Amino acid sequence: MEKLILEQKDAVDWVYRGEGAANLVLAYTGSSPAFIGKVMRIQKSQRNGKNEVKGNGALTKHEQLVWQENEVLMASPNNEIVDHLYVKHVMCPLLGPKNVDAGVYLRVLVAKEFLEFVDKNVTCHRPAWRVDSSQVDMNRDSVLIMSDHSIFPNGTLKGGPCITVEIKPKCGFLPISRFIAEENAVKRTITRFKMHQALKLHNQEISEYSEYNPLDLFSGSRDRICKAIEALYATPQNNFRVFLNGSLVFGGLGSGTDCSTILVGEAFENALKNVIQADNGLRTTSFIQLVAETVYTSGVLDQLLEVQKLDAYDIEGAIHAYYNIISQPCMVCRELSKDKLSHLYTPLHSIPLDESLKIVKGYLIAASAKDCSLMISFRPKENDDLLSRTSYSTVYLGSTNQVFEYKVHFIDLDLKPLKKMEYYYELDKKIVNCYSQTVKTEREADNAVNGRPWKSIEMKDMP
Ligand SMILES: O=P(O)(O)O[C@@H]1[C@@H](OP(=O)(O)O)[C@H](OP(=O)(O)O)[C@H](O)[C@H](OP(=O)(O)O)[C@H]1OP(=O)(O)O
Ligand SMILES: Nc1ncnc2c1ncn2[C@@H]1O[C@H](COP(=O)(O)OP(=O)(O)OP(=O)(O)O)[C@@H](O)[C@H]1O
Ligand SMILES: [Zn+2]
Repeated sequence: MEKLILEQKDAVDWVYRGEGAANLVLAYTGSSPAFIGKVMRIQKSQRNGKNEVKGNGALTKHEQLVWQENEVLMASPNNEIVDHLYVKHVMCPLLGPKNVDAGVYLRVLVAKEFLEFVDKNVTCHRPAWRVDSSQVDMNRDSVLIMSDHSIFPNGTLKGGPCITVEIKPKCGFLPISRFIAEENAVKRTITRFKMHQALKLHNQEISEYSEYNPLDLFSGSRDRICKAIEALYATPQNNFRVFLNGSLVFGGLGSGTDCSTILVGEAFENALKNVIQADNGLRTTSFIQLVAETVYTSGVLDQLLEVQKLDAYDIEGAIHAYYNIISQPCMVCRELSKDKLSHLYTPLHSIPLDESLKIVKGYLIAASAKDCSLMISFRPKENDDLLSRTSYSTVYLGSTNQVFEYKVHFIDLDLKPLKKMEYYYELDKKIVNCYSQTVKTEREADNAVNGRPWKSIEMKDMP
């Protein structure tokens, strides 16, 4: 690397690309060969002072127990390096190295002024509620540099357009764990995504329901995958974005209520003009087919689904193993009636520690796999290079008779903190309760209006 110190004057070369709850991502616009085609991922701190459960340090004592087999994680001095090594040594072997980029952890001396200027420069591009809740963490002296997965490496040299779709698929299966309590049986038939929509709507985190069904996306069926992409396009929330040559052209910048959907309808059709060779009005449909066909033929979600399924006990089972690990009385068992305890959960407190560690480790790995995103980039393969060799896979779009090169990368495979287990348990309860309440209210309203038993809403997500 040519330059390992970033100072105040360098801040202008880094522009806002996007952010999630934990990180701010900047794209490089300068001329240093070391950074061309790269993005910088900077951790944020919460403005209210609490850095939630993530903290700034390395692994806690109990996390060291969970991850003891992954020795490299033990010696990590801070959670940035832990995240990087976790992707490299835990997630990458599970998902396959081809589609995972752990990034290059660069211990660049980032001057505090660099971070302050970046923070100031990007403020006007960030969703207001993200600005209110978080800022660049000024205490960082190091950053993660990654390939920019919204473009092809050296893509601009060829001059051709590159279109990238970002999908946050969320959990792609219905849990079957026997530890799911009878009153939560709805979890076995309705997706977590759908139930969570009710809570998000209630909390005004989204403005409308999404019809997206993760089971369709993960189904392995062409038609159902296409249906899922259509639904994502109709209601992108934070699950769907499109970038043209690295710039966001469709989708919000960071949440479900964010209405910064940049190009809609005709404008999106226009953006696709140099990519999809179809008449005006038909490009969006072809684009959706292209994405669906690629998800289908690449099979990339099959592996992700397997990793998500490492959550075999569900939070209702894993939470007990968590209390075994932290050697604390189980708060969940304390709340439950004696009757249920003896049947289901008491045995979980008698299993060997190794077994508890395995359960919780599986749960946390699955949590990363349920929260990651997928970036798929396409560029048309022109007639004169149709026969040329390429390191990229290709996909054929029948509706326009075009061949596209594509590449697929998972991003945001960060390690979830062990301490989040209690939060996961509480959130799970809230989601189920809110969904059940919503269904009940809708049913009553329907009965009142139509004077007949409610039955119009699809009750099952299962095919
Ligand atoms: O709990 P979920 O399913 O809502 O997922 C959270 C995401 O919410 P989503 O429902 O995708 O909008 C949430 O995304 P947003 O902030 O809503 O964009 C984060 O990805 C969060 O992870 P972390 O706290 O940054 O490690 C995610 O938390 P984890 O559950 O992955 O720890
Ligand atoms: N390597 C990359 N190349 C291109 N764009 C990226 C890359 N990494 C992240 N981004 C963009 O930045 C956004 C935020 O990144 P990321 O998802 O890693 O943040 P996060 O705070 O960890 O998210 P979450 O809230 O899901 O935990 C992504 O949604 C994506 O649009
Ligand atoms: Zn218990």
